Amino acid sequence: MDADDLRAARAALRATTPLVHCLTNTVVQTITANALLAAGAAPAMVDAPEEAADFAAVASAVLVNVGTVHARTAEAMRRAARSAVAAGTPWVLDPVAVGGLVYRTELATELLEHRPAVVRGNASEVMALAGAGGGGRGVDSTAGADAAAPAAAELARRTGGVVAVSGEVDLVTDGRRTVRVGGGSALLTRTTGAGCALGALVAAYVAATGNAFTGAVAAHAHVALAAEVAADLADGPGTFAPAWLDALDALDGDSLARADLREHR
Ligand SMILES: Nc1ncnc2c1ncn2[C@@H]1O[C@H](COP(=O)(O)OP(=O)(O)O)[C@@H](O)[C@H]1O
Ligand SMILES: Cc1ncsc1CCOP(=O)(O)O
Repeated sequence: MDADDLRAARAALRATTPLVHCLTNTVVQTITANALLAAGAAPAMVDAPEEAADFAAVASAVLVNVGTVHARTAEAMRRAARSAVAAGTPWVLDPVAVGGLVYRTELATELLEHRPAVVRGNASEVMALAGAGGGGRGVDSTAGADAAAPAAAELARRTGGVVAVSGEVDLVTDGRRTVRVGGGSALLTRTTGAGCALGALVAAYVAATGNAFTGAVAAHAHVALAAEVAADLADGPGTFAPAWLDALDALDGDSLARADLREHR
């Protein structure tokens, strides 16, 4: 994974405008749709059980985020994941607050059977989903990404996919190799939906590149670099969010190629 892969990923996203089917939480619908549009993808929020399977079959990628899940959306998520797998559509699982709440923990564990291309969460969520403890505080992590490195690698080997852990330094692993993505801004953690929008961008990049590992790394790099630009312009969280959307839009392949990546095999 190098600068040329990042350049190619940015070009692929712009060239293909992947349609991302989002089943996500009620807090982050707008920032998720706006982040996808800013980056050059196309969002569609379709979470009725009656429609989820049909749409997952025609989308470029599917995002399942359990942040405000309830019985009806849980059924839509099951149908979307099943349909995505049948259609060969990559899908991403964001296990928001898994570990702290039994219902969503059981649902996310069940959804793993459909082998998501990428699981994307914070350290507490990934550790909990892997069965290695965790114990986040609500939707936030109580640990850095490196604390989840063994759990993430084990989970990736179990699903046959990629696991991405966010934090001050992000970590992306397929169970054999690991890339760490540095940079970014702590203002991302004071903007609701930054992590959830990151999950949607992972879905977009996986569809655009056709590669779960490359796509996950590119999405994390894009979010981090855009956050650095936005943090330089912002006065605080309120002005950071729109500046971050502007920077997601403006960031080109050469800028993405300057991401702080460290690879370990
Ligand atoms: N201390 C930090 N410094 C810089 N970036 C951070 C920091 N903590 C998290 N991030 C970034 O914020 C985004 C959301 O991560 P995080 O807050 O861990 O996700 P979640 O919202 O799922 O808990 C990621 O892009 C991550 O790299
Ligand atoms: C606040 C909140 N509550 C349930 S979902 C959600 C959004 C969490 O979004 P993020 O973790 O991306 O900030």
